[in-house]
Amino acid sequence: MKADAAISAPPIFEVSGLTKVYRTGDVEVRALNGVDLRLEAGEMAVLLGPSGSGKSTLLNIIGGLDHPTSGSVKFKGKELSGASDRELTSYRRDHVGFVFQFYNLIPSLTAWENVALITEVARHPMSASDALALVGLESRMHHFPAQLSGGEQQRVAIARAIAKNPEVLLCDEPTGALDSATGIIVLEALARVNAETGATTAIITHNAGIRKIAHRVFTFLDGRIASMETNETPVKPSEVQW
Ligand SMILES: Nc1ncnc2c1ncn2[C@@H]1O[C@H](COP(=O)(O)OP(=O)(O)OP(=O)(O)O)[C@@H](O)[C@H]1O
Repeated sequence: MKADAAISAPPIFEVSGLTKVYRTGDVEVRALNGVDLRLEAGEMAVLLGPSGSGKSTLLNIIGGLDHPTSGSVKFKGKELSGASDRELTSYRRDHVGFVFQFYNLIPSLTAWENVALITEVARHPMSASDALALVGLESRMHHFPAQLSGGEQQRVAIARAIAKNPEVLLCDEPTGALDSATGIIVLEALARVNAETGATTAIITHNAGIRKIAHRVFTFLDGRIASMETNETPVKPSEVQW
């Protein structure tokens, strides 16, 4: 080995041969059927594919919300697939931020309080104010969810997800409940978070137009990744149309 050989860091996620079979009574659904995937530190990935093709199942497994049936998931070189529920809970708490289609904010708490709930239990949080500023909501911090638009509520949910400084931000249809103009503002918030915090970001979407904002796009079909494309120069969300 050469003395100056670079020691490359492991990818954030290395997934190989991943399967997930759901059994309900006699019915078996093969949601993932041999997925291989690497996600590198700091990248933004978009996951596309028809309904039922396995996108959410994969996100839930790499986010530690579910166990695979077989195969391997490594987070920064450490195997997750055999982890106990307790280990997965601390993995999620320390490393993963989630954003879902519905915001799930606590209605009786302000935007700032919704985010501060998380910063109080996180190991290395940013302040709730900094997290809200990162998504452009510094002037809305003391509003309650009912006083905020859908897009603003989703940005609070993003601030809540990133306030613990996660290495990974997993977003399942974050613009699914929003009109396109509001969706673009939410994507701008995600792109800014990705650029400024370096959190590896994966976004599931049904809007193929969104693919252009990603560094890489993975297209799912029947529980597998059917294709992967790379964008040398991802575009700004404001230039996307859907
Ligand atoms: N808890 C579950 N129990 C049984 N089957 C499930 C469960 N969760 C998902 N499935 C099935 O697994 C398959 C993959 O579902 P998944 O939600 O991962 O797809 P998806 O690509 O995210 O779809 P969508 O775009 O509609 O959200 C589907 O056939 C679905 O019905």
